[in-house]
Parts: sequence; C-alpha cells; structure tokens
Amino acid sequence: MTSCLYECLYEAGLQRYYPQFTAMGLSRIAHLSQLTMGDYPMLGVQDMGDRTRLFHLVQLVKGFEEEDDSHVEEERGLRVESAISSRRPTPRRQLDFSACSPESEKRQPGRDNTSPCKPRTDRETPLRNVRGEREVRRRGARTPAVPPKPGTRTNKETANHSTHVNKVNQHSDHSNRERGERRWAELTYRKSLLEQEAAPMYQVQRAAGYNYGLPMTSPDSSTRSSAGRAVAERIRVCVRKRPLSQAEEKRGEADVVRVRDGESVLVQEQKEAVDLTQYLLQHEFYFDEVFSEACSNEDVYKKTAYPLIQHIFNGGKATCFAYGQTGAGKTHTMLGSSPRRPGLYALAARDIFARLAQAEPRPGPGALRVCVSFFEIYCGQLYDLLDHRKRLFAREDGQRVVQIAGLREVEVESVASLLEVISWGGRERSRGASGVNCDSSRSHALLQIHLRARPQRLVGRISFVDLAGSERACDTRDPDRQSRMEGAEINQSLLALKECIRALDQELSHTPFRQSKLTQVLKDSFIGNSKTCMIANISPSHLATEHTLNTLRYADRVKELRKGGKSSLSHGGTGGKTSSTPSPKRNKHLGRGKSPTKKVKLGVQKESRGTSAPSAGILFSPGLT
Ligand SMILES: Nc1ncnc2c1ncn2[C@@H]1O[C@H](COP(=O)(O)OP(=O)(O)OP(=O)(O)O)[C@@H](O)[C@H]1O
Repeated sequence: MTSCLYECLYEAGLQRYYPQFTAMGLSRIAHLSQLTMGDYPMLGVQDMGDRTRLFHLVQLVKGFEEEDDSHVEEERGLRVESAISSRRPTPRRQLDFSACSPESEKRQPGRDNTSPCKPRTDRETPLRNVRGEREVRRRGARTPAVPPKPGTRTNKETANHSTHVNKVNQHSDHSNRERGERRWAELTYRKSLLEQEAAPMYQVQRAAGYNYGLPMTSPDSSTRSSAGRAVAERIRVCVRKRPLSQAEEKRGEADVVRVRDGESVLVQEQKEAVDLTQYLLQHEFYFDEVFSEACSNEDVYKKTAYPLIQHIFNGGKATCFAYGQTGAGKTHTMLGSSPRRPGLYALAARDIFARLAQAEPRPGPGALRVCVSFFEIYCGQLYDLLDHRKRLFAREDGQRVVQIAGLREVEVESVASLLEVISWGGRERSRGASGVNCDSSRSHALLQIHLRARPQRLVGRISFVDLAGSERACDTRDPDRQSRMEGAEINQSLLALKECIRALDQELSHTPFRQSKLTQVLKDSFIGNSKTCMIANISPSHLATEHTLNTLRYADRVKELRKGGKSSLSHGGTGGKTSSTPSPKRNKHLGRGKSPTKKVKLGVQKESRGTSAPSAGILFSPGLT
C-alpha cells in the first residue's frame, strides 16, 4: 500500500528499497531519522549513489525535526516566520513530508484532497511520533494519548488549559499553512525549472546496440525502402499525449512532454545530482506518428484504426492496442468522452457500417454480419463482459486455431447498437473492478468486431485491446502478494506481446503466443494476413515522468523489434530498464549473464541543446556521478 514513507523514498529515487525498509520495521518517515550509515547494508542500500541519497534524506528528516522543535519557541511567543522562507531552499529541503497530514492537505491552495497517503490521526503524524514522550506531552493537550478523567481539574485550570489548547491549535494551523505553502512553493519551483529551462539540460543520446534503457529510436529510415514501408504498414507504433487536466494545472504540475513535427516526442526529466544540483535530462523518441494534445480522436483514428478497418474488409485480421499508465488517456482514445466526441470504437463502427451499406444497400443472404464480443483478461483468466463475467477458457482446435469456448458474440445492426453493447460490457468491467480485481487498470479488455458471412464464416476481425495500466507492470516489487502477482502477470503478457510483434514482423515459423493468455487469444492476429497498431498514451505531467518514460521505452522497443531487433528480457518495470541482446558483436563482448552496466560508457560532458554527442551514452555534467 502506498504510504508517505514510500512517497518520500520515491522522491529521493530510493523507492525500490521500500520493501526492505518495511521488512526492517521502518514504516514511517520519522523512523528515517534514527538510521545510521551502519544500517544501510541491512536495508540493501549498497550502491554509493543510493547511500548518498539516503544520507541526505536522513539529514533532511533530522532537519525537519529540529525545525519542528523550533516551533516550541514559537508557542512561547517567538515567531520565526521568515526563518523558512528566507532560507535558500536546497532541493531536498523543499520536500514536504508533512503534506501527507490531513490538515495540510485541506489547506493546500488549489489542491484536491485525494491524497494517496493514508489519512493519519494527529498523533500519527510522523515527525511527532519520533520524539516520543516529550512530543506526546507537548501535543497531548490537543489530542491527549489518554483522555483526562472528568473532574480532575479545577475550573480555573480548565480555562487556562483551554487557552493553551487554543494557542497550540493556532500554532498548529499556522505551521500547517506554512507547510502547505512550502509544498506549493516546491511545485512552483519545479514547474519554473521545467518551463523556463533554468537548469542545465543534458540530452540522452542514442547509442549503438544495447542502450541501457535509453531511447533506441532515430527517425525511421527503414521506411524509405518498399520492404520497410510494408513492415511499417503492418506494425505501426504511435504515441498520443493528452493535455494537462485542469486539476493538474491547479496543482501547479508542469507539462514536460513536447511533440515535434508529429513524429517525435521529447520528455524532460528532472534529475538531481549527488551535490543536490538540479538538472534536466532530455529524452527524445521517434515513432510512426506522435499525436499532440491538440489532436482529436478523429485525427488519431484516421492514422491508426482507419487503415485497419480497410484491411479487415479485405479478409485480414487487425489489432489496435492502447497502452499506457492509468489516467494517460486510453479510455478517452478508445471510448471517447461523449457521444459528440466519439472514440476509436465508435469511429470504427461508423466506418464499418458505412462500408457495409455501400457494398450492400439491401441486406441479403450473402450480406456480411457484424458481431461483437467483449471480454477481459485478469491474472491469466478470461471473463466474458457480455455474459455476467462468465469464466471462459481458450483452447486450440484441430486446426490449431485458438477458440474461446462459450464466448458470447452479439450481432449488431447499427453503430448505436454496437455502442450500447460496448457500454454494457464497460459497465460490467467497472463493476468487476470492485469485485474480482479492485481496479480495472489491472486487467486487459478486448473488444472484437467480427465480420461474418452466413452462416458463421469469419471474413475479417478487428480487436481493440485496452491494455492494463503500464504502471501495474512495476507492481512486481509491491509488498502485497496479490499486487505482485498481478504485476508479474501483466509484465509477462507485455513481454509476450513484444515477442509476438517481433514474430509477426519477421514472419517467424514459431510465434511465442503461448507465453501469455493475452497473446494466446490474439494468436491469429500475429500470423498470416494481419496488421497491428499500438497507441501509447502518455500524461504530460512532470509527476508522471517515470511512467511516461517507461511507456515510451516499451513502445520504442516494439518499434525497434519491428526493424529486426532481438527480444528484450523484461519489461521496463520501475526503473524503466530494458535489456536486450541486439547484436552478436555485443554478445561476444559481454557474454550472457554478465552485468551490462560494467561496460557502460559514461562521463562525456557537454551542454546538450543543439550540440551533437561525441559518443554514445548519457551526457553528464561536472560533478555528477
Ligand atoms: N486527449 C485528451 N483530451 C482531453 N482529455 C483527455 C484526453 N485524454 C485523456 N483525457 C482525460 O484524462 C482523464 C483520464 O483519461 P482516461 O480515463 O482515458 O485514462 P485511462 O488511461 O483510460 O485510465 P484507466 O486506465 O484508469 O482507465 C479523463 O478525464 C479524460 O477525459
């Protein structure tokens, strides 16, 4: 479960150690102040960079404690109002862990109260706990640990006591407001850093061969040849950036994603060196199509699903995947936001029926029928969304065609009826989200539109796949077993998907579709006359940068595989690292199982923008390690 400690570690880039922290009984931010460097190995923090970060974090927490102590003086009438604001905020100083307390949440300007942190009682606020008895005595007046017995005080004492309580409450309100303001200042600071590009900027450069999780792509020169064009037509990889929402803007979140020329996307990642200087890393990725926030669903449809619809009328199979972090815009793309702003499902349905009407103005015995099925894959199990979430089983028949036994197919005769069926299934999915799986983003949803000739012959089929939230693939390190299993399953299916797309491109005799339920049920979309399009949805917010980069790296790998790259070993996961063995030369160099990091080339230093890199790898600034 997300906790403030996790958030705090996350801010410091140490979130992967969270399970060890909790295993060692460190569950609150306040516990960090008791850590000594001798404890670091027990927490698994061996890496020098991480040790330094943890050290700074511990110092910061201690600093907060001291700061809090200074408020005792304030209670006695000494106001140190300007103490915090006049102090030059070092980057880590700006972290405000207390923002997790319910009071400060309430007081934060323009912030909604949906904090991911578990609400705490006053006594549970982390920095208070750590000082034990003294703290409880001091704050105890407001929320006493043990309620005083009635009648144990005189009236005068009670009056004095309540005056004191009011003073303490006023102080507490004041400090909470101050903390809220500090958090606000932090966000504004980050935003200005990102928007004004005041910080030094370094560009992540393309490297030959293995790229240590960094972008692989360059503008696609392979599409210049006719064979390259054919492959690019079969597998398209596109990216769609959504706009910042009003709530995100109010919270002061910055837009760190830029779309250039409809074919490249640029992400600015805010980083911090061990000397606490802030800098920006700029990642650039190239795709077949990149849709900016200004693009409508119709624009996206024309360049993604529309060619697939033409393809199924020629007897082919097609698949359109929506991939990305929860909240990145997958549903908006697939389903649309209102009847006047339809998504890909409705636009595809409109074209299918328009084309049928054109071909056969009057329905006759030879006319094609449109049938829909809608099901979900959760933890490797299939559930029929058009049949009360009935459990389904996928099996291969005698011709080695995968059949989903018992899957309900509903015949539809118009766009409206198709949309009705989809919304029925969608309701079933969100209802299931509070039952079987607690969150619909943990499952893949597959909507299939079949073109059938009578009686049942399949002519063409398009599958729209709303993939599980990409951030779920990182749950493999979650302390909760169920989340870990879900994460592993999602990770596995995304890996299998990449493999199958590679096989589709290279027309390999063996398609590894059995590696996951997702690819198994989509088997015939990976063989024969089939086309695929992947739309990677991304959020522009600077708070989502890590997930955005993971999404882009995955899409990037899919695009690279199309060009004949070898498979990667795992999905990006938290750190967004993918590993692969792209060239035999590299294999020879590194050998199997050796740590690739030993060979990484670092330390080329250059101000990035507008300059070309002298060699592969990240460009580092002075003082960065
Ligand atoms: N291109 C866009 N233009 C305007 N608003 C958008 C766009 N994309 C997404 N949004 C808005 O962003 C919010 C989140 O989008 P959406 O629900 O589609 O995300 P999602 O990836 O489907 O999330 P989940 O996996 O949780 O279903 C919604 O309010 C949606 O209306």
